[in-house]
Amino acid sequence: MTISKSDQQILPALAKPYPRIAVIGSGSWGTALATVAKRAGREVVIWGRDEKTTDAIRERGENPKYLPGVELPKGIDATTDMGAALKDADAVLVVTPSKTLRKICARMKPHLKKGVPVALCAKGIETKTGLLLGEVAAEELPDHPIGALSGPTFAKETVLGHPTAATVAFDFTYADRLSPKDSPAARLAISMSSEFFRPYISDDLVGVEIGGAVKNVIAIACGMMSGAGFAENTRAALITRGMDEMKTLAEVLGGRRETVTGLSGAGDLTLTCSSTTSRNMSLGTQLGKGLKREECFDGKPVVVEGEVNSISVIDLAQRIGVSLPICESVHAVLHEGADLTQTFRDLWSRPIEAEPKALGLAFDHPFGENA
Ligand SMILES: NC(=O)C1=CN([C@@H]2O[C@H](COP(=O)(O)OP(=O)(O)OC[C@H]3O[C@@H](n4cnc5c(N)ncnc54)[C@H](O)[C@@H]3O)[C@@H](O)[C@H]2O)C=CC1
Ligand SMILES: O=C(CO)COP(=O)(O)O
Repeated sequence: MTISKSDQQILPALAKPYPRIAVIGSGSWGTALATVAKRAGREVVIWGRDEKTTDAIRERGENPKYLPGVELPKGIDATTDMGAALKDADAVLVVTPSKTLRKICARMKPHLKKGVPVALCAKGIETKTGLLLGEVAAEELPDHPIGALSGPTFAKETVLGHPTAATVAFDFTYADRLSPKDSPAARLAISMSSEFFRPYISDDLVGVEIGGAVKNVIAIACGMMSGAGFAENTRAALITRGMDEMKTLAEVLGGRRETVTGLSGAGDLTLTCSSTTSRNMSLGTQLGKGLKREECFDGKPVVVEGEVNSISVIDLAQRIGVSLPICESVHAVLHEGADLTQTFRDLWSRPIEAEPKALGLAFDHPFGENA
């Protein structure tokens, strides 16, 4: 169906892109998102704490530390000066690891123009407080719309221009509902859109954030079982039941089922549980093969968000009284010294349940602890 000329005049005008995007964090994902924004036609500046890296990005269009051998678009500015990075920013992407968020927000605050939207691109939940990253940022930056950008997005593939999709979520204010095209979610989505990167707009920040945190833990579980010699049936079962755990947590916290089955949930779960390009899947695989934690990644420091996410996800689940058996199993192996093989054997012989839970059926497993 072609839209007639006259109809085109009544189509809502496109959301207005943010002219200048600041990216906080010059690691693999920060560099990838800066590339996405540059390719979409934005002015882009990256802040990083490592001068060698910011110099390389600005002067040579490369990030040899985090994305070696990958060419970046020319014209991405980069600095170690937070004030310079944020001075004229119209929108900010925060892409340092989840555990750094509170301090990074506090460091950003003095330099941010009031009302500038901040999208969190790390995946996790704050340990000790159990706050979602959006809640942490809202505490530290009360004068700014807070959102998230999350989905099935390996950094290197994104920079190489493989078509990639992700969700951009901000809570919608009443004004946003009256004029969605002026909402931060719509404006940031259009700001990042190109033939290579396809954002989807969401108003379900909770659902998006829970998806990003839980998928990391399930990916470690998938890696553990794959590393221990189990095959695709097992991985498919973990992905499916892991999505149920993601849905359980998201819905209790006010997130939506459609978000869990979208890019930031099922999409990212599928990607991260299917490839050792995922650091979470890779860690699980190495542990499943019998390596000690300190032997993994040849002892190099690597960001594996699922390790800390498994603590915060389980802590949160216990506070609100929900059971997440796969996440609990990962926590037991990573943080309680439990034997990997026995833990997953116990997982498999828990009481027989119904799918859907609503059937309310459960009875002892013939090989379970009560057998
Ligand atoms: N790498 C990927 O494919 C993707 C990563 N993410 C998420 O992005 C977040 C960042 O991870 P990556 O960029 O992958 O890690 P990375 O290890 O590639 O980069 C981390 C960056 O954060 C900086 N950093 C670490 N601690 C800091 C601190 N205390 N203060 C200031 N800067 C600090 C490092 O210097 C580095 O520039 C994680 O939450 C991850 O889950 C999300 C989607 C894709
Ligand atoms: O979140 C990611 C892809 O969407 C990156 O996964 P890892 O953190 O497991 O490497």
